[in-house]
This record gives sequence, C-alpha cells and structure tokens, in this order.
Amino acid sequence: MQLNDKIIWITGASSGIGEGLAYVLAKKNCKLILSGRNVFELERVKANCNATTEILPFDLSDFDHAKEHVAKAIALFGKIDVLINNGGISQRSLIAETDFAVDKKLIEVDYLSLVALTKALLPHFIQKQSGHFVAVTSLMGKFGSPYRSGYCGAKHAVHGFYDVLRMEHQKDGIDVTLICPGFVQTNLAKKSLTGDGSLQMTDDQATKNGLPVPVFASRMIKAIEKRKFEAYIGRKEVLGVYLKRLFPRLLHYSVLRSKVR
Ligand SMILES: NC(=O)c1ccc[n+]([C@@H]2O[C@H](COP(=O)([O-])OP(=O)(O)OC[C@H]3O[C@@H](n4cnc5c(N)ncnc54)[C@H](O)[C@@H]3O)[C@@H](O)[C@H]2O)c1
Repeated sequence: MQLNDKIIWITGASSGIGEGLAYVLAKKNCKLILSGRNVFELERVKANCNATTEILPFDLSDFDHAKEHVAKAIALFGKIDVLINNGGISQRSLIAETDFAVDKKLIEVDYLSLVALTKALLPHFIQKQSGHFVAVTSLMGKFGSPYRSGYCGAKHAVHGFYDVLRMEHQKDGIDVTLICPGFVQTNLAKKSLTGDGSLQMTDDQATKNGLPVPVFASRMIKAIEKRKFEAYIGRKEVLGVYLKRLFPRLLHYSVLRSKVR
C-alpha cells in the first residue's frame, strides 16, 4: 500500500520524527493533519509542507476530549486513512529517585493518550472497513534500560494494546504497525523528564550519534507501506531485540556494561 494521496494524521508533529514524517509525506501528496501543543511550531512545519496541510493543536494528556479531537480531525478532510501516534516524552532518572507523579505523566502521555485517540477513531475505521493505526513506540518497548523505567513501562504497554487491536480488527480491514526507533537525532533526550519532573535539558551522546531524522522518517514510511506488524529502526542497538528474545541474560549484562544513560 503506497501512502501517496492518503489522509494522514500525525501527533507530535511540531518537532523531531513527527516533523520529519510530515515533510516526506507532503512530497507524496498526502493530505496532512498535524497535531501538537505549540501552534507557532505547527504553523512553521505546515508552511514547509504542501497546500493540503492543516493543524489541529491539543495536549495529548487531554484524553477526556479525545472524541472531540477525532471529530475535528475527520471534519478537516472528510475522513482519515492513517493515524500516526507519534507524540511522546522520555525519561532519565533512576526508579529510586523518581516521583510517582513522573511515572503517572509518562503513562498518560506515552500510553493512555494513544489508547484514547485510537478508541475514539476506531468506529470511523470500522465504518469504512479500512484504516491504519501506526504507533511510534521504541526499542524500549521491547527491552529495558536503566533511567527509563516509566518510559519503558509505557512503551511496553503500547505493544500489548496494539497487538490485541490488530487481532480484534483485522477482519475490519484495519492495519496496525508498531514502529520501534533506536536512537534518532531529535530533542527527545533534552526534553526527558528527570526524577522531580523537570526537564533534563542536555543531550545524550547516544541520541547525538543516532539516525538523522530524514533517514529515519523514510525508513519508517517504507515500513508503514509494507504494513509491517513491527519495525525496528536504528543502528546496532536494534540487536537488543534479538538478544532479549534469544539470550535475555546476555542482554541484561550488555546493557549494564554499555552504561548508556
Ligand atoms: N529520538 C529518539 O531517539 C527516539 C527513540 C525511541 C522512540 N522515540 C519516540 O519517537 C516519538 C517522537 O519523539 P522525537 O524523538 O521526535 O522527540 P520530540 O521531542 O522532537 O517529539 C515529541 C513530540 O511530542 C510532543 N508532545 C510531547 N508531549 C505532548 C503532549 N502532552 N501533548 C502534545 N504533544 C506532546 C512534543 O511537543 C514533540 O513535538 C516519541 O514517541 C518517542 O518516544 C524517539
């Protein structure tokens, strides 16, 4: 399935991966709906896309109004073909030093907001007997790494939810793709939550050495077009998925030795 000319809704579209996806999809003549919190940044991204790009600002943690956000998104072009649940926040703090409020925020933004939007959009996909849910999780949704307990928990939960969604609604022509990035050169690390909920503000070396956003975005779009169930996109860190599956104890000690923060 080519994404050309499709109507695609992207969350977290004001920066990083979401922004990069918007530019590649705009070149494919897609009609785009860009969501995020920062209207100024969304307008900036929109100005760099094609003429059929709209913005729909809202906070992902406002999931009590998910049905209203979905109704507005459908009204923009009359239907939606693909929802890319991309927006999210990360974490850099040890479990023993992390306030419970931080765990709650991570589960709300990185898991519950995706569930809320997906459930609100599902009746539309069932009614038209087609649609594609894409969730940007992480390799941290497949295995753990220190300093990211709440983030890993939320991203693992995303996998559980969407695996079930795929099983329950394949009969309705609905596809589900889970995208697991390794390290990608965005500001995610800088905006990561520390133990008291404040932002880390500094970059990680691993993120700086990650895939450039345009490279990542192109590979992600290919995975969506192939209707992959799951795609692991990164450099050598992707091996962690296979180590976890085959040699979990080896992965455990490799992650500890790598001292990735
Ligand atoms: N960059 C990486 O190395 C990496 C690795 C694994 C997974 N990911 C995932 O990729 C996705 C995109 O992240 P990114 O790397 O582009 O970082 P980013 O910080 O540039 O993008 C995240 C986007 O989500 C938005 N967002 C965060 N909280 C929000 C809220 N409450 N309401 C609305 N929007 C909100 C941010 O404003 C931002 O636009 C995230 O889900 C992240 O977990 C990134």
